[in-house]
Amino acid sequence: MSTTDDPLAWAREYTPVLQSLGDEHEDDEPLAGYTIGLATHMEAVSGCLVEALNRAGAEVLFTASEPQSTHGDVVEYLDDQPGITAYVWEGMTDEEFDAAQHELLEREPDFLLDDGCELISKCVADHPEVAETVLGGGEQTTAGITRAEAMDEEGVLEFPVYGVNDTPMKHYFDNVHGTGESALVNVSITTNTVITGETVVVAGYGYCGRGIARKARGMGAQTVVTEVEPRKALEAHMDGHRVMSMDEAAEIGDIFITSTGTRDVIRREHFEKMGDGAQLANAGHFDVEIDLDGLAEYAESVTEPREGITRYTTPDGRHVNLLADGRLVNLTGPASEGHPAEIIDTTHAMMFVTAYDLLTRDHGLGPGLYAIPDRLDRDVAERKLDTLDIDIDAVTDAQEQYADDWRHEDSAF
Ligand SMILES: NC(=O)c1ccc[n+]([C@@H]2O[C@H](COP(=O)([O-])OP(=O)(O)OC[C@H]3O[C@@H](n4cnc5c(N)ncnc54)[C@H](O)[C@@H]3O)[C@@H](O)[C@H]2O)c1
Repeated sequence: MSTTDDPLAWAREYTPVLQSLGDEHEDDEPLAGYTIGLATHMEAVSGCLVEALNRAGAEVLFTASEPQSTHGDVVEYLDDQPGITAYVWEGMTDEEFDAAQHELLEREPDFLLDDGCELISKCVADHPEVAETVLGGGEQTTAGITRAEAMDEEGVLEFPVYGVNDTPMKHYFDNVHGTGESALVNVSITTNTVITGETVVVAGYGYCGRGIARKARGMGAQTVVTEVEPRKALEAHMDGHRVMSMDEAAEIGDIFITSTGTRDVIRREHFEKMGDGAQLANAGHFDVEIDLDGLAEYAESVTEPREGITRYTTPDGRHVNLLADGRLVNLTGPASEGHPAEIIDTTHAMMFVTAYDLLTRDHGLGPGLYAIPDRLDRDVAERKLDTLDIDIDAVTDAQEQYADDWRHEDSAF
């Protein structure tokens, strides 16, 4: 089959960890008999996760976690495979996106692999009879973990959910490097303008913001960070970024990128202070970080000077350029494909091992949000190192003894 007939061909080459899991489990099919409902950004690398779960025997029902990030060729290809059904298509509206997720849940999946807690929250809120039979779930993003935590605190989660986002193998790589690189690359491609020499304002210095700010500086930008958490603000300062309020940053920024997980981080009082040509982009999960209604109300006119850019002309004649409608810029811009394949490889490998562990091992876990056992995270890290042909040292017996010997009797002191 040529690459053009198979939209997953290139991604398969760059997802060695997922491929190793598929290879290892395709003969014994440990997930046979289970139906897995998956919500994620549907592009070629996510297609490799669908394929790996299916190779391990699962029936896979997949949908989107954001209506605008779907690649139609990938969906059509997967939907044609036995044991795989798509509940998503390219160009779906927000209403169709919601309806498709409900339709998937009506198929009564045994397990939910989620992004943004879309399926888990809808299942619990609107399909209580299905929630009673779901055996478990996994959540891959920060925003979804926040929702799952709120559900757990309210006592409404009906099944155990692993917090995939909170593992080192997810957030140290996906959030920091994946979002960092792909957000900046997509700002640059969408606008066809430089990052170097520009003042890039990053709102939020969590895992994603840290990656964006670090990489923007690497590309030659002046970097400014805004925060609400004093320790994160101090960390950004010590990492060499300028830290200030959004009020101050609005006056000096050229490119603004939000990655906070909350709403209205950039709002009217900030639009009023921005220079002509300011570029606004969001890398956080939901399209609420830039106050879009406030921007539309403030503007005198709105045009589309280039695909993926909405230009708001202010009453005093300045242009404020919004990228990708304020949705995830690395996933919904005109040329976006999300994170680089090698990065999503390990994130999706964590999703695979989540389903594998909760479905094939009896942990006796009740409903709730759980940390993923460290051995699973370590296993994915070891697989990744293997694929990179990197050897590391092993702890020696003497070192193990030394760590256990709290009296340090062998100490020279
Ligand atoms: N674009 C992507 O592909 C991608 C990938 C992973 C995560 N995400 C999303 O990015 C967002 C951030 O994820 P993260 O892992 O960095 O989370 P995080 O919790 O590590 O960081 C968020 C940071 O934002 C700060 N913050 C909160 N409100 C703020 C405000 N009003 N102004 C400035 N800073 C504020 C918090 O103090 C925190 O330090 C989430 O919505 C997450 O789901 C996107």
